Amino acid sequence: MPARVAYTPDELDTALADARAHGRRIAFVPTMGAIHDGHLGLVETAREHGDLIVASVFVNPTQFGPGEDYERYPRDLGRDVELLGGAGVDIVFAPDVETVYPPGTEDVTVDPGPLGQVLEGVSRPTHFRGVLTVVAKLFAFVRPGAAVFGEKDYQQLVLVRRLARALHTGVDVVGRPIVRDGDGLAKSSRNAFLSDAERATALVLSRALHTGAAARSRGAEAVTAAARGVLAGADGVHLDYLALTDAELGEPAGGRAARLLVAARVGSTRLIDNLGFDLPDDPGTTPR
Ligand SMILES: Nc1ncnc2c1ncn2[C@@H]1O[C@H](COP(=O)(O)OP(=O)(O)OP(=O)(O)O)[C@@H](O)[C@H]1O
Ligand SMILES: CC(C)(CO)[C@@H](O)C(=O)[O-]
Ligand code: BAL
Repeated sequence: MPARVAYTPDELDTALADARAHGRRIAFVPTMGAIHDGHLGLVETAREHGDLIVASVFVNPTQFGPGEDYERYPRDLGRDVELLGGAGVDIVFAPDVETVYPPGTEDVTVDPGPLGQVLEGVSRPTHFRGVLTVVAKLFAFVRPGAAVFGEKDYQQLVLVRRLARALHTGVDVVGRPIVRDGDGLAKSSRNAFLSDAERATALVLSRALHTGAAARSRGAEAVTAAARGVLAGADGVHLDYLALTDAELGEPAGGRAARLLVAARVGSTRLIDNLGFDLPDDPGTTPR
């Protein structure tokens, strides 16, 4: 069934009136469009968490820093609506910038706190302020029971969970594991910017994560050393960061869930990836 498109909050309220009146649970999938199988994975997960699925398509200007790719970010709403509808989305919400950011309110934002300044936040210092601000606004427009975010943007997922708790949104934030191509590359809208040669080079990211995870029985330091070893041998990859954390992005510890996160530039395209695994209980290991 084709998805219904709502361009304004009023159109969205009209489209949702019946569902809200009957207490149907709305599952929400926020996106920036350029829909690919990673997003469709979020829709699949959303089906398990609601009776009606709303997806948003909004390229949020405030999460892009100066010189980033806001202008060249791929946009094709017709194609997005078709793909999302085909996957089971009932309503696509596609507001314009002035609706989301009413003139004169631009300085009202959500501060992500110190966790917004590490990892991605080092090279994108204003990114998570923009993300949390727009997610708070989208939650207010849609008023979902659940919202699904990809683990590919792992730091974003952790921060959105905190946002939902801190602002008492009542939204269950659900994480969806990373959808990958057969050769391991995490699906991403930005993969479209890679040449064939760069795409082949980019496979080193997931290879490094798996090599790191395979060293986990030797402790946290061995994990990062093994992953770094793989990345160090790769031509054309400019590493931004490689970090091992616990599931909440704090210090990793033996006997607990860990996340190995990587960001790197391949050519002019910045890619991120991560992998979760348990660190065995090993009190002798120094984290990172
Ligand atoms: N491969 C993937 N697996 C799981 N979730 C994904 C994947 N790719 C994107 N997502 C999720 O889709 C949602 C929308 O992401 P977005 O529209 O920014 O797409 P994107 O492909 O991550 O774009 P980009 O890589 O250019 O940032 C986010 O919650 C993101 O984590
Ligand atoms: C959550 C989000 C839709 C906010 O613009 C964006 O950061 C994304 O697509 O991951
Ligand atoms: N998926 C996160 C969007 C961004 O990189 O701006």
